[in-house]
Amino acid sequence: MSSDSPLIIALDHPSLDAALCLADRLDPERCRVKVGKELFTRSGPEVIDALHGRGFQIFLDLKFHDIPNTVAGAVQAAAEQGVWMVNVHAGGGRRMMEAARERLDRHALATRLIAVTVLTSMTAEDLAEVGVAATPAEHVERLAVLAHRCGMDGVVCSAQEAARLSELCGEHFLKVTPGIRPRSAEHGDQRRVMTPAAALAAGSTHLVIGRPVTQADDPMAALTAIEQELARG
Ligand SMILES: O=C(O)c1cc(=O)[nH]c(=O)n1[C@@H]1O[C@H](COP(=O)(O)O)[C@@H](O)[C@H]1O
Repeated sequence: MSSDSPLIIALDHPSLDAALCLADRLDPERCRVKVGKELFTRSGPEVIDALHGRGFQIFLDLKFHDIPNTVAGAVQAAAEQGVWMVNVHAGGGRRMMEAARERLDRHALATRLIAVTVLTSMTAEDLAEVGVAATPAEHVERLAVLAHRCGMDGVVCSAQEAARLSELCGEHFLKVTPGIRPRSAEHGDQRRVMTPAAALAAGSTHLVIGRPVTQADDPMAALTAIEQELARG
């Protein structure tokens, strides 16, 4: 099954059962799902099979960041499980991203390969503390242009940077944007945030949404409200 929806729901749950409980309330024609570090570390590849069995396309968000050979092998392992999308950290550099791209191409694996630029939880102060003098917007641009040149299918960035990246890397270069917050939702640890409709208008191709849906009293109602906001533009 495949979905044309731009919505990717982050199943940041502490157990396989809890994740599947939510997945069973979602419609695979209305969203994709994201499996991240906590859920995958607890459940292993079993969660991938269980979600595929329910018809979901999966973004496996393990943010690989290691030497080129290690990342290429990890990306291949993810793709061979049939996931729709996988990510690496752009900060791993040119040779790492090129090795990952080459490995997927060599094995004719069609999984989308994207690179994380600057985490949406980070501000200019956070970057300065780790030795990056650029603003988040400047650093995202630098990493996205490098990722584009290395053959990535797109990047993870905040929606605040999406419009500029469309100019630099083209509309078809995927802009997968977490830090999505409906107007009344709490920001939590996210810093570079945008509402769903504003993010789509800015050029995000996919919206990653976790807590505003998964922690809602009625997750389906929260998802439907977001769909309605997007439909209104
Ligand atoms: O790669 C990601 O998915 C990611 C990158 C990033 O810069 N920021 C970010 O929040 N994420 C993920 O997106 C999801 C956002 O969840 P909420 O903040 O609950 O909506 C989490 O699963 C994060 O791990």
